[in-house]
Amino acid sequence: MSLASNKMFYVSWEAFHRATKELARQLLGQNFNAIVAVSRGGLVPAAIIARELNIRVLDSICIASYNHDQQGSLRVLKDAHLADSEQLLIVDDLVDTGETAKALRERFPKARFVTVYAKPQGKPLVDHYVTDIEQDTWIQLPWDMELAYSKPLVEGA
Ligand SMILES: O=P(O)(O)OC[C@H]1O[C@H](OP(=O)(O)OP(=O)(O)O)[C@H](O)[C@@H]1O
Ligand SMILES: Nc1nc2[nH]cnc2c(=O)[nH]1
Ligand SMILES: [Mg+2]
Repeated sequence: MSLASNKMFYVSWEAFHRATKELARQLLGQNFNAIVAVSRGGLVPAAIIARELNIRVLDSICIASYNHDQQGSLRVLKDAHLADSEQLLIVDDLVDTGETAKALRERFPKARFVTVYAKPQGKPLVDHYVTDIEQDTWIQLPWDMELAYSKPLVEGA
C-alpha cells in the first residue's frame, strides 16, 4: 500500500515496547536458542525479545524492499549465518504484503517467524504477532517520527 491512502497508525516507543514485550510473553517456554533479526525494522523488537527471553545469540539478515512507502523488488543485502532450525526465531517489526515473509520462509523453512504488527495479506505467514492492522493503513514506527508542535483546535487546521 502507499501513504496516499492517508490512514495512519502511529506507534510511540512505549507502545512499541509494550507490544513487543507481549510478543515475547507469547513465546515464553518455546526454548528458542537464537534470533535472526530482519534488518532494519526487526532489529529493535529482536533486541527487546532477546532481553526478555534471555537469548544471547543474534544475527541479522538485511533485506530491503521499500523505499519509504513504495514497494520495490526485494533485495537480500546480507544473509544470516545461523543454521535453520526449530529453535531459531526470525523477528521482524511487521508483515504487510507478505513478500518479505515469503522470502524468509524459503530461507528458513524450520524456524519460527514472528512480527509485532500484521496486516491481513501477510498474517497467514507469521507464527505469532500481537496487533492487527488494516491492509490500507500505514504503520508509522517510532524511529521514523519526532515530537512536533500541534496547533490548538480553536486555531483551525
Ligand atoms: O510484508 P512486506 O510487504 O514485504 O513488508 C514488510 C517489510 O517492509 C519493511 O521493511 P523495509 O523493506 O521497508 O526495510 P526496513 O526494515 O529497512 O525499513 C518492514 O520492516 C518489513 O520487513
Ligand atoms: N513503516 C512501515 N513500513 C512498512 N513496510 C511495509 N509496510 C509498512 C508500513 O505499514 N509501515
Ligand atoms: Mg524490514
